[in-house]
Amino acid sequence: MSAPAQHLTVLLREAVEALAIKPAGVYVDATFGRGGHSRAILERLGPSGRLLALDRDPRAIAAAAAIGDERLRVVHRPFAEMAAAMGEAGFGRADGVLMDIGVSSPQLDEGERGFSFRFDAPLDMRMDTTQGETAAEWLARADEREITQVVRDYGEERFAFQIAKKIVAARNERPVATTGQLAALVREAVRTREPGQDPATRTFQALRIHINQELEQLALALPQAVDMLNPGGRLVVISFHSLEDRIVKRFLRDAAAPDASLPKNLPLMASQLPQPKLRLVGKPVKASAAEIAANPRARSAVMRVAEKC
Ligand SMILES: C[S@@+](CC[C@H](N)C(=O)[O-])C[C@H]1O[C@@H](n2cnc3c(N)ncnc32)[C@H](O)[C@@H]1O
Repeated sequence: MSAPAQHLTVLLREAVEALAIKPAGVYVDATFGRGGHSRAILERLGPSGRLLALDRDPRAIAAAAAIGDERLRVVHRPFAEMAAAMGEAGFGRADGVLMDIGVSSPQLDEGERGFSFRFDAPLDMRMDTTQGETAAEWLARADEREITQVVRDYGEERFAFQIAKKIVAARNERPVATTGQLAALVREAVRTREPGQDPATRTFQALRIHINQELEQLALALPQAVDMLNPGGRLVVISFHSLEDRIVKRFLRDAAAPDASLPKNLPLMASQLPQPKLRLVGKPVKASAAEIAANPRARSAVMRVAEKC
């Protein structure tokens, strides 16, 4: 087992400032990770403030025990269940919700989690290691068409069909059970090389998104976050690739627009029109050059902020 890895929090100051923390407010950190954002939120909260933190990874939950702060409640739950978690915590409505989505550095850097082709390890890839199917189990049962679709849609991989064919042919000989085996098959199937990128990168991203249902989780969580905010409460979302950011961008745009589904010629007074749920705050924020130099994983981060009307 590799040594526990650290997580360098991305857009720490920017995200916590965007939450516009009120000392007596109630906040939700939907992706605790190693608690970088949670610690900074707690620093700004007064004695009556509250923070609910969620993570689906049991190792993140174990790490939270080190904080020991009675204003913090930590729950092992996927963020698609954040409304239920908030109800059970009895915290009422929230003044801010932060989602710093994707994987943490420990998930990528602890080889035995099976997220990375940099280590040869069992092909697991589950954020929540207490339940669900591993990537190896899925690759053992999915058909060629399903594998092609996942690798193409979630990895935006041109050679998805060739990769799926290789996997299916290889598993007839022996199960594709390790990160090393999968990476080798993908490298054989991908005929072109992108500078500075391992050919296995896109396929690993695709499988991770599929195994953890990352896009479905996000789509389920965003409306819950908005519904549980108090008026004036902030929603802050940091995403790390274009598939996630597209979902966030469209959701915020639609929630910030008056209801476009109504026919334009309806004789409604302005006060009768359905009001937007959110107001967009500022432009999308990216990490500074200095942050990217210190933490290259910040390069792809995009933070979007909105306020409940
Ligand atoms: C980028 S890290 C968050 C890092 C954190 N902000 C920090 O500063 O330490 C993302 C975390 O979100 C968790 N996560 C991802 N998807 C999740 C989901 N659907 N529900 C709950 N947690 C999730 C991962 O397990 C991971 O720990």
